Amino acid sequence: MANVLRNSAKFGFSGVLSQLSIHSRHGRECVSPCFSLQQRNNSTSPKIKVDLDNSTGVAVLRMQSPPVNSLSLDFLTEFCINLEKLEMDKSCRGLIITSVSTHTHTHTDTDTVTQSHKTMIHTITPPVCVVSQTLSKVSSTGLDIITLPVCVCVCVCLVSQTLSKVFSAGLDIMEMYGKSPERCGEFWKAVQEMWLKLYGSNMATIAAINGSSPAGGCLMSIGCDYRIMADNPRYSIGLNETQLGIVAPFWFKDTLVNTVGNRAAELSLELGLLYSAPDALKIGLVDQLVPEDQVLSTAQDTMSKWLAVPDHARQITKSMMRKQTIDKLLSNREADITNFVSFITKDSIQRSLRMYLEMLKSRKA
Ligand SMILES: CCCCCCCCC/C=C/C(=O)SCCNC(=O)CCNC(=O)[C@H](O)C(C)(C)COP(=O)(O)OP(=O)(O)OC[C@H]1O[C@@H](n2cnc3c(N)ncnc32)[C@H](O)[C@@H]1OP(=O)(O)O
Repeated sequence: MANVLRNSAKFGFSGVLSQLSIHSRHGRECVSPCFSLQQRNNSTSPKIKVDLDNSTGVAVLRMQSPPVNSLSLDFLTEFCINLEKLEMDKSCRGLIITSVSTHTHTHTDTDTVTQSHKTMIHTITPPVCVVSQTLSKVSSTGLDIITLPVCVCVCVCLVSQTLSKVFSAGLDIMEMYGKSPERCGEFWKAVQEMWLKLYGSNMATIAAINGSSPAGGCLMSIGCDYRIMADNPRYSIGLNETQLGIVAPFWFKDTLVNTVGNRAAELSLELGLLYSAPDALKIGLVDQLVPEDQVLSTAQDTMSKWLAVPDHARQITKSMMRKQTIDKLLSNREADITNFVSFITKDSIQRSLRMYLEMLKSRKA
């Protein structure tokens, strides 16, 4: 039965995997040679960094996509790929999701990949401004690839950019504004996939919420098993879609109802409420508040309690609690995409999004 949840969540993931030349045999997904080469403790991709501690079986996934970790199609694709890799890795039992914790983030890492991954590597987000001694030239994208005789490339990724104090600003509004119906459909499928994989994960999952977490950021948080939030008056969390003139779809709503109950979800969704950390704790939207510098360590301590429960018992119980909600989307997936596309491409909705974007910019000025 533990496999039921895992299998449901994997449904439809072939679209994401196929972008990485994953071959399918007898309907089962297989990992490409390039992919298995990366199956090691730490991997760095442009917008997400994953560290798996083999001694604890706990992976920390850090979102590092400036300025606000918004969930673009690229981000969601990377997120799903990372989740899939961890899910397939038997040594990984727990996952902590957080945002890089400093205002200015500078990161250096090296990674080995096969040549066929060159295109993926080229998508690493600029700007990059650090010169590595091992590379004679750093391109304008900040990335250089040296082809070694054995057809293995060395990739150096250096990121130095400001990331706001956000966990995630939710779905990338630019993905929903002025885009073709086809592109909107592709985007929405990736949003669905992110939620299916996370909500249905066999791993114990904890959101270490070290910044604001509106809308899709909140969805990601409530997709986890447990939420720890920084007790900082500047941070808020909630499904604020109605404030943008848009509507949280049924599976956002279902996840919220499963977390805080029907009445709190009703108020929360209709008013598009963003809760302060203490208010979020009060309604059960988050489980625990801690000082900001203790969010990750508390998540790690808490994870050890979750992992003290035998995996199979925890996974079957999780499946029992969540399967119905997951199946509801799985059996309405295409209709949900059609619904989203026709809703989001309406002139009136596009106008609402434009006004909201202008508001965000004017607030800054
Ligand atoms: C029937 C059913 C059918 C289906 C119906 C459809 C269902 C859709 C469901 C939608 C779900 C969502 O997640 S919708 C997304 C909702 N998200 C939000 O409302 C968050 C909006 N953002 C914020 O509140 C703030 O940016 C916050 C995250 C707190 C950080 O504040 P800061 O002051 O630190 O940073 P800012 O200066 O505001 O932002 C920095 C830059 O990032 C941009 N930015 C901020 N949030 C962004 C975002 N989500 N997408 C893109 N860009 C964003 C800003 O415009 C700025 O751009 P520059 O000025 O160029 O630098």
